[in-house]
Amino acid sequence: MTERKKIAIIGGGNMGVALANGIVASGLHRASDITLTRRNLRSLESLAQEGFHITSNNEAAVAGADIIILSILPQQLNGVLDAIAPVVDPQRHLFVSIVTGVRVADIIQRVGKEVQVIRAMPNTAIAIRESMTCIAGSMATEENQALVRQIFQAVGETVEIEEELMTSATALCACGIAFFLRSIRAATQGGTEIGFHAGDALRMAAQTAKGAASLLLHFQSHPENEIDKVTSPKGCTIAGLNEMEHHGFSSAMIKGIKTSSHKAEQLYKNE
Ligand SMILES: NC(=O)C1=CN([C@@H]2O[C@H](COP(=O)(O)OP(=O)(O)OC[C@H]3O[C@@H](n4cnc5c(N)ncnc54)[C@H](OP(=O)(O)O)[C@@H]3O)[C@@H](O)[C@H]2O)C=CC1
Ligand SMILES: O=C(O)[C@@H]1CCC=N1
Repeated sequence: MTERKKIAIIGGGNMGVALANGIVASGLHRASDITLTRRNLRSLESLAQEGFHITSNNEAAVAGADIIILSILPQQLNGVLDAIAPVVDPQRHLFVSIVTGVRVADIIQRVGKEVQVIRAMPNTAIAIRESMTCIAGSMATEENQALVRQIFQAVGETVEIEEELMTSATALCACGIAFFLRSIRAATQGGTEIGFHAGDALRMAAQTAKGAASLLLHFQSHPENEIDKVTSPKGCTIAGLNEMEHHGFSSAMIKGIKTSSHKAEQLYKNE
């Protein structure tokens, strides 16, 4: 269905490049269907050799595309929208924004045209097509919602949410990658203190974390169900787990997620 659509990714940074590579790896589009933009093109040159189009000219990229994926920082958005607004055609263009903290209404207002906008919040696991992407855009047509779902489904899992929950999704799923990685790093440091070389400890901790997440997804069970299977009575797991809780393990994660959600809400307003 999306085979013939042309895509412009405005902002070929971490996420823009990972998304472009993921879409092509999934077979949904060819590299030649995708244009990536950024001001400094040097880091995109290898992509050009793979068949992607690269340019610093956002207006030209938009004019040549059907789907416009906004992948710039919140503080860079207004300048870009002002520049591309004259070439935006609401009959042709579908906007997909992964920009944190920016509402659909903000984009429509800045562009000054009734263009369709769908928000998506992927995470960096998009690079290996394992993203958890939250999508909001119920004002767009069913066809366009399906189109966007298809793109992000090609690079991981998707869930549709109300737009008002988008900054919460940012904290839980996008920032969440860093939270889980930090907990793996902490486990690695613990592992080193009890006898493993750092590299071995990291591999052991990462595979253990992957196993824990896979148990939940495979059995569709609650974490406490799986924890109950690990914690032998008077055993070593419950002793360690309770020690962590005495030091605020769950509380730290909850407070961090709330802080990130609040910050995500502020990013565009304070740009
Ligand atoms: N990183 C993450 O985990 C996630 C990020 N997001 C959101 O996605 C967006 C992108 O994040 P991320 O990829 O990490 O950020 P990056 O800073 O890596 O990418 C932003 C890119 O935009 C380019 N850019 C800046 N100004 C312009 C312009 N005027 N025209 C064209 N390109 C421009 C920059 O390149 P240059 O300076 O060369 O122009 C840069 O490559 C942000 O809004 C972020 O909040 C969403 C989910 C997860
Ligand atoms: O830290 C940030 O602001 C971006 C948005 C979500 C993940 N990274």
